[in-house]
Order: sequence, then structure tokens, then C-alpha cells
Amino acid sequence: MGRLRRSMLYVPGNNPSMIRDAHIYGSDAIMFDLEDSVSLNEKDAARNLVYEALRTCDYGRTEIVVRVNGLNTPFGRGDFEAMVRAKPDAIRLPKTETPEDVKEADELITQIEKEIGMEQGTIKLMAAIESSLGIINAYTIATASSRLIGIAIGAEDFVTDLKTTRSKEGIELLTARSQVLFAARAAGIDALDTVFSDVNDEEAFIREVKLIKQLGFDGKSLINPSQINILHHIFTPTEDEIKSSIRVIKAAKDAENRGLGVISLDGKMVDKPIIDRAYRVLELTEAVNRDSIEEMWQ
Ligand SMILES: CC(C)(COP(=O)(O)OP(=O)(O)OC[C@H]1O[C@@H](n2cnc3c(N)ncnc32)[C@H](O)[C@@H]1OP(=O)(O)O)[C@@H](O)C(=O)NCCC(=O)NCCSC(=O)C[C@@](O)(CC(=O)O)C(=O)O
Ligand SMILES: [Mg+2]
Repeated sequence: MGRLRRSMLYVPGNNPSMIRDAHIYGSDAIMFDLEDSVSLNEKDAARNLVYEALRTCDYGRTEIVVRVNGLNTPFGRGDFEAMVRAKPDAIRLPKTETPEDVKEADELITQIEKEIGMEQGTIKLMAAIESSLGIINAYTIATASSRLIGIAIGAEDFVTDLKTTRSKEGIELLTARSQVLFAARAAGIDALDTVFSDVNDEEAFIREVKLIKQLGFDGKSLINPSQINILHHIFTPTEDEIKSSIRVIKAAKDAENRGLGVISLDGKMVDKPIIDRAYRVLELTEAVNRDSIEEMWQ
């Protein structure tokens, strides 16, 4: 199991106190934002602030991502120049529409890594898909660079592009979410869901997190620290799930010893995909526990 990416907390790049304290809330990743949470006249200041923070703050084991401005904006190139040098774990491309968008970013990162003598491939990429064209191109985007560790859907921009609005049930997002998932799974990278923007509506947030977990997403971007524990709780296997996975694996091992490929456990068929899912539950449990134990050491 790769890195846990259940929660990714957006932090506006122009807010010094949020930038300083972002890791204390325990999200798996922090995403410093230079794009839509920063107004045009604060773009340069935000870039400098995030650069300094990445050079000087210790965020422990939290994965660090920076959402830059697109390369088709006046700020994109400068963001890449500064951020590669600041060495986050990954750069997130906003509003990705074509594989060429990813390739252009990959080539620029490669060039900067060379210039500064950084090992090639150090800086990873995430691509956010936020338009119909991006959704149509999801698989070619997901396979456009070996730096890519995940693709994400950006729902606020996406529904605007669709000429609709966001409902709490998310019917307007279902096809696009599925498309992002299929593309990510086919490419062997993570599938990341979008923000839930109404911080005060906890019930609807819980419903959305359960939905995206059931669809198969690895995690979700968040805008507020109050969303982190709720999401972690839903994404952590329950005691019942762990116990039943252990029973499945024990029964499968026993069946294997007896030369059987398929068996029945409590009246339910158990075969390879079910056994694989049971192992995944245990891997996820191990990853969650490993991360919380390592956090306690810090
Ligand atoms: C929503 C609100 C204003 C509420 O403020 P409030 O002040 O009411 O929050 P409170 O709960 O009172 O804060 C309690 C304590 O937590 C601290 N605290 C709060 N939030 C924190 C945080 N994020 N990071 C660290 N610290 C934080 C705060 O400083 C305070 O600390 P302290 O004073 O010490 O007690 C605030 O959260 C916030 O700004 N969120 C980030 C918004 C943002 O980044 N948007 C851009 C990304 S979306 C986008 O672009 C769309 C997208 O692209 C997305 C996609 O791609 O998916 C698409 O198209 O869909
Ligand atoms: Mg957006």
C-alpha cells in the first residue's frame, strides 16, 4: 500500500498563521494554494510566503503539495520556478484539460530540476480535472507523466463549466467522479475527490464522504480542519471489517491447503477478489496505525 492520502487540507497561500499551523490538525497532506484562494494582487506575496515556509518550517511526515497557477496564466511559470526550488513532495496542476498540459508541466519541472542539480523525478505531480474537456481526456491525462501520483476532480469549477450548480446529493458529479476514478485506477495512480464547501453542514459532509469512499476514492481535499477527523473516521476500517477480513483470509488459507479455490463462509462465497479486498482492509488498517504511531513519536 502506497502513501495514505485520505485527507488533503487546502491552505490559502497568503495566510501566514494558517501556513504556520497547518500540520497540527493531522491531515495526511497539506496543499498550499497559490491559485483560486489567492487574489490577483496577492499572487507574488503568496508565492514568497509559501516558498519561505517550505524552506524553513518542519511539517514532519505530512505530505506537502502546492497548487500552482496554470502555465497559461501570468503566474504559472514563476510558481513552478519557485516551488520546485522549495521542494514540496508534489505540485498540483489546476484545471488540467489535456495530456499536453501535464507534459508541459513535466518538462518544465525536469528543466528546473536539472538547473539546480536536483535528482530527476524528485517533484511529483497531481492533476486536477475541473472541466468537461478534462473529464473527456481523463485517462490520457492520468498517463501523461511518470511523475503523476494522482488525479483529482475539482467540483466547483466543474459544475460552473457544466452550467449547473452543486447539489448536496452530488448527482451532477456522479459521471465525472466515476470517470476520474476509472482513469486513475487504469493508470495505477490515486483518485482524489474534491472539496465540500459548506463547513457548517456536517451531516451532508458525512454523506458525501461515505459516497466517495463507496465509489472507491483514495481521499478528498478539505477546506477546514474540522473536516479531518470526520473523514479519517469514515476512511478507517471498523473493528467488524477487520475481524471479518481476518476470518476471510484464514478461511482462504485453509481452503488453499485443501486445494480449493472457492469456499463458502457464513453462507457467502469467498474467492480471489473477496480475498484481495480482505487484504486491502488489513493493509489500510496497518497504514493508518503505522501513521498514527509514527505521529506519536514526533
Ligand atoms: C472556509 C474558511 C474561510 C473558514 O474560515 P473560518 O475562520 O470560519 O474557520 P474556523 O473553523 O473558524 O477556523 C478555526 C481555526 O482553524 C484555522 N483554519 C481554518 N481553515 C484552515 C485551513 N484551511 N488551513 C489551516 N488552518 C485553518 C483557523 O485559522 C482557526 O485557527 P485559530 O485562529 O488558531 O483557532 C477557512 O477554513 C479557509 O480559508 N479554508 C481554505 C479555503 C481554500 O483554500 N479554498 C481554496 C480551495 S477550494 C477551490 O479552489 C475550489 C476547487 O478548485 C477545489 C478542488 O479542486 O477540489 C474546485 O474547483 O472545486
Ligand atoms: Mg477549482
